[in-house]
Amino acid sequence: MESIHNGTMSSNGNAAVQITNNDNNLKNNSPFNNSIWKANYVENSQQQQQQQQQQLQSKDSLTPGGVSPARKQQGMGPPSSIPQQQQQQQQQQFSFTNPWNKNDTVLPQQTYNYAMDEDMLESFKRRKSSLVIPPSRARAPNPFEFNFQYQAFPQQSSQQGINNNSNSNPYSYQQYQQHQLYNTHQYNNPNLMAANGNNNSRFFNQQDFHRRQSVAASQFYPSTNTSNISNNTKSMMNSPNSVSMQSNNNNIHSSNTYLPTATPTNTSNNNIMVNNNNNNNNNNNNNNNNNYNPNSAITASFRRLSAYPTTGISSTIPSQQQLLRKGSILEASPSAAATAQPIVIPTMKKVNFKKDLKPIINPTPKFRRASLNSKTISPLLALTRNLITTYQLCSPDFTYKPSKNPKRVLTKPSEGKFNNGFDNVNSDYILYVNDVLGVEQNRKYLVLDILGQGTFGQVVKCQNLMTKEILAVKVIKSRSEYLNQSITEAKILELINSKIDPENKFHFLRMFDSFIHKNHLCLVFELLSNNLYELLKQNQFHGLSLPLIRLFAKQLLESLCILKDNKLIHCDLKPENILLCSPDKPSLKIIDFGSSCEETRTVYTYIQSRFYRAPEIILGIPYSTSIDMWSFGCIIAELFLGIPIFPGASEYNQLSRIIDTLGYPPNWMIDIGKNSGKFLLLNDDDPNDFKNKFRLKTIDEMNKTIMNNNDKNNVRKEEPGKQYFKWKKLPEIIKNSRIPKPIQNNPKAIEQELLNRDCLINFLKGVLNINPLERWTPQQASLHPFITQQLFTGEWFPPGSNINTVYRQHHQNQDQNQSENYVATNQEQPQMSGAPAQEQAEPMLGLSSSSSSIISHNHDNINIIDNNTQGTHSVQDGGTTSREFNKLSIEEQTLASTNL
Ligand SMILES: Nc1ncnc2c1ncn2[C@@H]1O[C@H](COP(=O)(O)OP(=O)(O)OP(=O)(O)O)[C@@H](O)[C@H]1O
Repeated sequence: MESIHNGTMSSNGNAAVQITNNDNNLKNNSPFNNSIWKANYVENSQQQQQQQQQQLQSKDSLTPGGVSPARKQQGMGPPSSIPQQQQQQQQQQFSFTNPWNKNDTVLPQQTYNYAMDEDMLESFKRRKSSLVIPPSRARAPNPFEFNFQYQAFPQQSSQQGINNNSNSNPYSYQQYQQHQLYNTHQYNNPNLMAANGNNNSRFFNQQDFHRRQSVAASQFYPSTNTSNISNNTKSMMNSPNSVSMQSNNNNIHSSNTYLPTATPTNTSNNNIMVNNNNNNNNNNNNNNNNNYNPNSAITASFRRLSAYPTTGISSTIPSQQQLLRKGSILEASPSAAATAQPIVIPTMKKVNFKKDLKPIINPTPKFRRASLNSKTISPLLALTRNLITTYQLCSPDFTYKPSKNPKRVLTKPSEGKFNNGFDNVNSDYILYVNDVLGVEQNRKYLVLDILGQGTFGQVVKCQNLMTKEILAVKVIKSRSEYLNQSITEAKILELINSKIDPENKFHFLRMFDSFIHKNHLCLVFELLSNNLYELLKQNQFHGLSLPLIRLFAKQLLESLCILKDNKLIHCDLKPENILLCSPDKPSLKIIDFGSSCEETRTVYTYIQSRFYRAPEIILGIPYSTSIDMWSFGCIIAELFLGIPIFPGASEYNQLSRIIDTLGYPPNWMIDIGKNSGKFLLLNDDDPNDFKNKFRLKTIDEMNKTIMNNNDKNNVRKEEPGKQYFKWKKLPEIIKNSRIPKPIQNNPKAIEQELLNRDCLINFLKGVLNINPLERWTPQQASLHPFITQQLFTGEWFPPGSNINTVYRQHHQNQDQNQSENYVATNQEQPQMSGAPAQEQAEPMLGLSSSSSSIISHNHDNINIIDNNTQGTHSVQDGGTTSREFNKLSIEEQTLASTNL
């Protein structure tokens, strides 16, 4: 049976706290849905506890013996059967009050049926919360303010019998006593007295008498020795002579040339020290001593009033020995003498400057909080980092166990639909914080948080319960198509980790483990940091600096070289799949091999995320590792621009953006592309113009084709794409991109930046070559001056490339040769087992150059073929169009360029 996390409150699920009661059964009734921060916490909670219990019981009755979804969602197990009467009893024992603000005390009056006046109720509430505020945590009163609320207190208390601990309110006493202290301080400070218009005659009225009571603070705190102090306290409250320095002493005021070294931080100081002046030290001492109550002095532990800071003043506070004076009545009393020790008369401090007479103003923050060692800490710390301590101070019953934290759901949607309610409608496993994945002893992973979500499943941050290592676990959807593809991902990663890059040098994600949990394949990876998309987002979609881009590009090219050498295609390179190893270092790793394949087994035709999709994939021609180089080029351009260079809203829009920026694909590609007819038409204007043999369909033509071939109600129409850049051609887009702020006023730096941009343009032209046969390989790109930082002279051709071919792209003969080459190298590839049947049956080649007539003469035919040959591989079009860079407008680009 799952443990029941009642009485547990959480603000975020990660760091929750638990208030427990000694009675275990009570745990079943505590309201963890209530926020601890709500002032009416207890009030609501007691009602809600009952309601919730009833609700859950009724829901649970629908799922006999099991845990209802409502309970599971709240991290609860099956309901326990506590008799209602017992529950109510327990609920009354359990309460929580806001300890810091008297006004926020939240127990409702109607909860208590006792006949109580306000003070009694107040003290009762505080006892209920087990909260006795020690002096060091009391609120600091304003020494210049007298609150009349306290005037009546001593009489009232004495009538009620303040020695009755159960009815006393320590907090009120404390406040009252503090006011006394301040008054005492005030009377002994002639400056303050003058300021307040006090005169001696007023000292003796009844109210002032009470206010002038100068007793050890501890006597009002029953928390230490309540039985002993009660009588003393009572007598002192009522006796006009008790410990009253002011009552018999005008000389005090002559002490204005001396100030006691003790500050008013200590009530005991006030009792004794203020009367010590040079002129009549002894007399005053005697007077005071006559009024001194030995019992109280001995039994009371002289606590400091915490209204004052505890640091830096300890030397000024007299010890208990100091307070037991020589020649006092203590000496005459044998019992007192037994414990009494000689008193050292406190030293006095000479007043040399006017500033020495300045009152010491309480520097303690108004809403301070206490830590366990009675040091004051800020409210922020008390309610965040020290929250557990704060609760412990509030209630001794409070305990905290992270394992009992409520389970915060991480998966959306979180409603169970499949797999016995474990999976949601998308076949994603419904993950909770503190779930444990895996069952084997050293392969159990505690779920901590969600890291990301993708087509194949969710990635969560986990801790290996045995090794305590923090890792990332990818929980694959339970559907077979995702499972099969993810097995391939695991196999490829295993191959890379163990054979291709055993020394972990080439920036590939490391996989540590894999297991099945509730029908879900779980892949355990090393934990990485932000992905590059998140990095750009953090940078407000402003491009990164060229040196940083270079660092990233170098590492990516190293990885791509290894992949090419091993004939592996990643097939889904994008900023989201490139992760920083740690947030503060520019080292990165490539993740997500879920779409990867061997170059000799290119089964799927619908691959790559749209923005990073190579033209050969859009056109539907066989592909190779060069599609990764295309994605790489898109990523580098995006890192520079801050937003994707080809943010296509549809495949057609993607192709049209590519054509706008880089020109038309060579004829041979269109000729053999299975999808060419979808997006392109023969250019009828001049059949002999081989250079412009094809043209992109217009939006209207696209929509007509779409309407002819699809359900008219269920079709997404093409619309003119949003223009993100003012310029269309690659060199212009790069050149006119925003100049980074730090160098905007530095002409030399701008000049250098523009030279670097020329180099980048040349680099991007090479890797974003539409023609996959001429596109640079990663090995070639690694030698470019943009990477090597060698001098860039304006032109660069990779070693071994045929310069002539670069300039003869659209020549018919060239097309013919390249088409034949391409067909030959990619023909009759073996099909991967488990691939979709239609894909296996379909030859990888589409239209040969001779079949291009089909495009011009029979569009419908082509479209039928296209419809049939759509791969069933994961659809990667979703999601990315709504990315946040959409917020950026073309105006920014315009602005940036005018800055140049
Ligand atoms: N090892 C890791 N460490 C930290 N975060 C990770 C890790 N692996 C993945 N992520 C995060 O999870 C997100 C999704 O991961 P991944 O791309 O592997 O899932 P997917 O389902 O294959 O996604 P896609 O839709 O791209 O195919 C990543 O973008 C990344 O932010």
